[in-house]
Amino acid sequence: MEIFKEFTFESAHRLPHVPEGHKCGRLHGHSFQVGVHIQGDPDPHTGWIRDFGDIKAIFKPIYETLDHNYLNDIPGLENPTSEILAQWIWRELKPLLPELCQITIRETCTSGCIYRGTGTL
Ligand SMILES: Nc1nc2c(c(=O)[nH]1)N=C([C@H](O)[C@H](O)COP(=O)(O)OP(=O)(O)OP(=O)(O)O)CN2
Ligand SMILES: [Zn+2]
Repeated sequence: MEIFKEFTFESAHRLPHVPEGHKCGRLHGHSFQVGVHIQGDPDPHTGWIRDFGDIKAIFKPIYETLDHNYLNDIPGLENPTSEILAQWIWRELKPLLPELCQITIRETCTSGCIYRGTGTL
């Protein structure tokens, strides 16, 4: 079984490697939405895989690093595409939350990324 907790943070970014004139090369911002998914079996007594509150507490330092910040200034996010952001969050979170099985990023209402821990940065 899988459960998830969703977070929204506001950040600015620009994509430094887009072609000349591409709109995403300019400084702009998003209300990024992140989904943190974990997998496991519900505990027979509590009935849950893990308290949603635990996920929130574990994600908090990462949230605070990202929220109301310029993503390009964060080490590892110099080129903050959705794909790189998803992998960065995975790398930060997986050691703290071993049951992590998926990160979803929504950059806009129509664009996003799903990462399940394969591939490399
Ligand atoms: N594969 C990726 N493509 C793009 C990324 C990305 O991270 N990965 N990022 C951007 C920009 O950051 C942009 O802000 C979002 O792109 P886009 O979906 O084109 O935004 P729009 O608001 O124009 O969406 P529409 O629904 O088409 O109006 C670009 N590409
Ligand atoms: Zn953008």
